[in-house]
Amino acid sequence: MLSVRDLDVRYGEIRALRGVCMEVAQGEVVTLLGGNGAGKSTTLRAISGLLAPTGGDITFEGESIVGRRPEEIARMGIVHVPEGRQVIPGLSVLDNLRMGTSNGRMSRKDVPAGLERVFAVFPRLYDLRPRLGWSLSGGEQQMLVIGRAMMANPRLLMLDEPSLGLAPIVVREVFRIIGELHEAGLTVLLVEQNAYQALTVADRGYVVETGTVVVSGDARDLLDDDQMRSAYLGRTAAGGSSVTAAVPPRDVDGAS
Ligand SMILES: Nc1ncnc2c1ncn2[C@@H]1O[C@H](COP(=O)(O)OP(=O)(O)OP(=O)(O)O)[C@@H](O)[C@H]1O
Repeated sequence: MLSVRDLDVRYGEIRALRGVCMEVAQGEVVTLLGGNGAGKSTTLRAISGLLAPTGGDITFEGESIVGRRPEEIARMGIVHVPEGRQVIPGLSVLDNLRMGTSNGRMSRKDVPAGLERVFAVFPRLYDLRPRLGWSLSGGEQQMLVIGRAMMANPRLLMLDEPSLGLAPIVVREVFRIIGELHEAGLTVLLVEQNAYQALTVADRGYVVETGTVVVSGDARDLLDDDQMRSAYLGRTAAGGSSVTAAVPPRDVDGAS
């Protein structure tokens, strides 16, 4: 469904991505792991058209999407939930959800079916629907932004660190929901620092370091791999852990 080939992205002189290659097949949950500053969010931003690559290609369902505007890419069915739970604070939960159909892919008439789909996965949002966005807890806000993305009926859902800053019990709930979306057949590209839990729900994983994919494989194999365990899963894998590999300094032009 999605193919990323030799992707290069720069922020001025900083080479944020160099030669990233990855694939996502229909119905898969694929996780992109890596430490701070590795290039995970940059990869998602390039896929959704927010950043123009300086090299390589990105194809979605066989068509190159490089150079297309973000609105056009969203209309094709790639829905990006950025890091940071961007709930619209002054709107109710219901109105936040309705906004999910305003990306040109769906229209007002699709709202009832969208709400039904969202409330089936997030019954809690049904109870919260008159509440204002700002009054929700962090976990509820995360459910709301995923729910809003679901309103657009995505073909590919890209989630950027949905577990960030949440209490462990809520983190488990977020991963349970991702597992449910997977079972329902949704294709998900999941950026996470919570490597253990991400690999538990994913089919496959890629580890990025300083803008390059350094490890990739089936999620089960990555969970069982000794090198992966010591470098990325930490000693507390059974209790859930973060990507812990040391990230060397990033190359800047002239310094590499
Ligand atoms: N707007 C920007 N301007 C300049 N450099 C940037 C910008 N955004 C990111 N970078 C740099 O690009 C590199 C990759 O950043 P990116 O945000 O993709 O990492 P990440 O893997 O998502 O990290 P994190 O988990 O901390 O969010 C980093 O070196 C970062 O400092």
